[in-house]
Amino acid sequence: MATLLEVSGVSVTFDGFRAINNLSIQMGEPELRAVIGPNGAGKTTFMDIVTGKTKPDEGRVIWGDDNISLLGRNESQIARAGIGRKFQKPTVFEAQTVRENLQMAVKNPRGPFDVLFWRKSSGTEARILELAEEVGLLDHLDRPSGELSHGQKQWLEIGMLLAQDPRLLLVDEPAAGMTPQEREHTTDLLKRAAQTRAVMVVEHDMEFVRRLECKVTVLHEGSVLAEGSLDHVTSNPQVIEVYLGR
Ligand SMILES: Nc1ncnc2c1ncn2[C@@H]1O[C@H](COP(=O)(O)OP(=O)(O)OP(=O)(O)O)[C@@H](O)[C@H]1O
Repeated sequence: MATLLEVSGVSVTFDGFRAINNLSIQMGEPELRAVIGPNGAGKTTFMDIVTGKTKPDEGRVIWGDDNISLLGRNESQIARAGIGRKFQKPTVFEAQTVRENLQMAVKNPRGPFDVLFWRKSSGTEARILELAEEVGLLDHLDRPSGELSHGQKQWLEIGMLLAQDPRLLLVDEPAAGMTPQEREHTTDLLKRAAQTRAVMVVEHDMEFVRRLECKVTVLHEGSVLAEGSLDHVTSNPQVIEVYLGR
């Protein structure tokens, strides 16, 4: 497994408060990783750093085969480099059908410049069907997205991100608000997506994390507190004290 993302020695201070403190995390490709930790541990800020929304005060963020630094790049350049982000709330176009939403995502790969060079091709419909199948919405292609359940909207948005073929997909609390069946489908979907790319999932639901069957990174006060299998990190006394025991 080659290293795709290397965050090392990164710190961020907001108004004198050190939200990220000498944080180092590596992601391989392909890899599925869960990130857990108490409220305020720095999970969102970490994703903000990787996607270019927040610039760290110090440290390095190195990406891809050519070891480029992401620090000098803006959010859209980073998205074009192959980093997709799924926020907690689904943001699909509710008045458009599932097919139309996927169509827009397929036609709009990664950034504004790619659109200029996009050509309509018979490959588009095939790709839409492939994506709909991948996220389990093949039977819902012609429904307005606003009619979908919360879980289905989340899957549609994941499908729209997959349409852009990211090398790293960051997913923020996918299980929130989902039924048990939707959660199960979501774990399958993320595990499948992570067979060919890096997928990092921030999640509080430990049962969901267990089903992901992947390496887990525990953040606390802006640093890595523990890392390894879920059984390994959940038996760590410090993890129990700051997170699980609450
Ligand atoms: N823009 C900001 N200005 C000031 N403080 C901030 C800012 N963004 C985050 N923080 C602080 O940095 C710390 C880390 O926040 P962050 O949102 O990254 O944690 P988190 O692990 O994602 O928490 P949660 O699980 O609640 O989403 C918190 O104490 C938060 O209040």
